[in-house]
Amino acid sequence: MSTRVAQVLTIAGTDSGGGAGIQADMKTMQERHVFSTCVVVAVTAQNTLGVLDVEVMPKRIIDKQFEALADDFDIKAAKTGMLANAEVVHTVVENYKKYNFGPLVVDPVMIAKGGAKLLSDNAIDAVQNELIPLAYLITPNLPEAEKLSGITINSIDEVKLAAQKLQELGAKNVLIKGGHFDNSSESRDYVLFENGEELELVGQRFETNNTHGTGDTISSVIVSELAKGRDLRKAIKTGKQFINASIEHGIEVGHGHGPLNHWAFSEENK
Ligand SMILES: Nc1ncnc2c1ncn2[C@@H]1O[C@H](COP(=O)(O)OP(=O)(O)O)[C@@H](O)[C@H]1O
Ligand SMILES: Cc1ncc(COP(=O)(O)O)c(N)n1
Repeated sequence: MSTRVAQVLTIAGTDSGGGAGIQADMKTMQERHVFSTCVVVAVTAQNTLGVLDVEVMPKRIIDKQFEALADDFDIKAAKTGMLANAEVVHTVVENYKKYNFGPLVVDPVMIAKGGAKLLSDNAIDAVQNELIPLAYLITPNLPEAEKLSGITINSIDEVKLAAQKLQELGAKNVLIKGGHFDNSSESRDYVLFENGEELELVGQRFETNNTHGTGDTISSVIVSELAKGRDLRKAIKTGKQFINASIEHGIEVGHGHGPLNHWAFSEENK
C-alpha cells in the first residue's frame, strides 16, 4: 500500500561537505517525513573548513529544473537558501511567480560560517525589492537582518525594529535568528508574526564549533511543517527543538565547523 506525502522544494546551492545547503535541507526534510525536491542554483566545492570554489548555474538549467518539478509534483511549500547573485534572484523570483509552489520561506543566506561570500553585494537590492515581497516567512541571522533592514543591531529593541522593517519590505512573518549573539549563554530567536504578535524563543547556547548548517536546517524544518499544513507558530517551535537536539547530541565530522546531527531529534522523539 502506498501513501500520499507532502512534497516540498528547496531552491539553493549545494554543499559537497553535506552539512549545509541543499544537502542539509534534504536531510532535514527527510527527517520530517516530507518528500523533498530541489532546484540547484549553484554548486560549491566546500567542506567543514571552508568554500574552495563556486560555480553558478546558467539561467537555462535553473528554469528547466523549475519546469520539470512543476510538470510532475504537487509542491506544498518552498524555501530559498544560497542564491549567489542578482541574476539568480531574478530567475528564482520569475519562476516562483509562474508556478504554484505554496508558501515561500526565504533564508537570505549571505556569508558561510567559514567566511565565504555566498551572495554578491549587487544582489541585495533584488532580495529586498523582488524576493522579500514574496516571502511568507523570512529567516535572517543577525548580520543578514542588519544588511537587509539597514538597522545596526546591538539590543533586542533593535532586533524588533529590524523585524518591523523587513515586514515593511513585504515579508509577512519574520524570524530573526540569534545564533550570532556571541556574548550570551542563551540562544535567542525573535519572531514577528503577520498579525503583530511576537514570540521569543530562548534556549541554552551550546559551546561548540559544530553549527555548520544551522540556518538551513531550521528553515527546512519550518518549510516541511508548513507543507504538512501545520501552523507557523508550531512549525517554528518544532524547528527550534530540532536544532537544539541536533547541536546537543552533536557528531564529529571533519576538521572545521562541523555539521549537525540531523537524526538526533527523530531519535529523541521515537
Ligand atoms: N551554539 C548554539 N547553541 C544553541 N543554538 C544555536 C547555536 N548556534 C545557533 N543556534 C540556533 O540555530 C539557529 C540558526 O541560527 P544562526 O546560527 O543565527 O543562523 P545561520 O546559520 O543562518 O547563521 C537559531 O535557532 C539559533 O538560535
Ligand atoms: C551551499 C551553502 N548554503 C548555505 C550555507 C550556509 O551555512 P552556514 O552559515 O552554516 O555555513 C553554506 N555554507 N553553503
